[in-house]
Amino acid sequence: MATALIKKHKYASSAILAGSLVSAAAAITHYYKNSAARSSPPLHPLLDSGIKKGDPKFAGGKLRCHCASRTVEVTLDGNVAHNHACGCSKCWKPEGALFSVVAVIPRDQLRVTANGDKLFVVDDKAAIQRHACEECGVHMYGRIEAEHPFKGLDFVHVELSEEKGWQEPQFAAFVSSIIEQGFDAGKMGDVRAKLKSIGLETFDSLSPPLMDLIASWTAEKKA
Ligand SMILES: N[C@@H](CCC(=O)N[C@@H](CS)C(=O)NCC(=O)O)C(=O)O
Ligand SMILES: [Zn+2]
Ligand SMILES: [Zn+2]
Repeated sequence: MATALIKKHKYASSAILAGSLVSAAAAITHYYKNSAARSSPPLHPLLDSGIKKGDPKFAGGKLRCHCASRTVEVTLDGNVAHNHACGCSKCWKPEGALFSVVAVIPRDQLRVTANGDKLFVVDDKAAIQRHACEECGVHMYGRIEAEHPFKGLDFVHVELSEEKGWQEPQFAAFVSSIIEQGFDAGKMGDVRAKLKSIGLETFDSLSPPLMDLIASWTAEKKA
């Protein structure tokens, strides 16, 4: 069923299943071709020229996919939380970026407000069901349906919004995962140094408070 669904989509080849792998590969090629970029790896457009602080009073806005017509629109009725850079292979990244920038919002504050028929689930086996546009490949939101410490929170990319004021990225997660996508392990020093220079602590999992939250949930479940 899932495979049949995927086949009918223009963008859904094996490339979309590994959509972020494709953009990571583009980022890596750029990194090696451009000698000036060698000590300044292309992290993400929201990170590369320094982080702009969000507005704590910001009340939300709209996310739009990259399609020029029949654009998928998602409305968020509040600001996001735990915004962070993620180097994992599953989170959507814009072309040329090594990292995704991803945040959470309670699922009752997220509504698909236009062209939701273009959305499909990228990997129905993953904990986070990422709903992507079949035409442009952009991930509009990720939702957890299974029992999970983060169930009830949806995952979103605020760069898809024109509004300003979204919470700024707080830390960098799954940094070493970019190596799994082909990035040279020997250049990780440059990546970690650049993340630190813009004020992001780097982790190879989630941040300690989020890891503690996951572990507490697991301990409670065991008990
Ligand atoms: N090293 C792995 C890490 C994947 C991973 O565990 N990603 C985290 C951060 S987004 C996660 O919670 N994944 C759950 C999911 O993708 O459903 C990769 O890069 O693919
Ligand atoms: Zn689209
Ligand atoms: Zn991720």
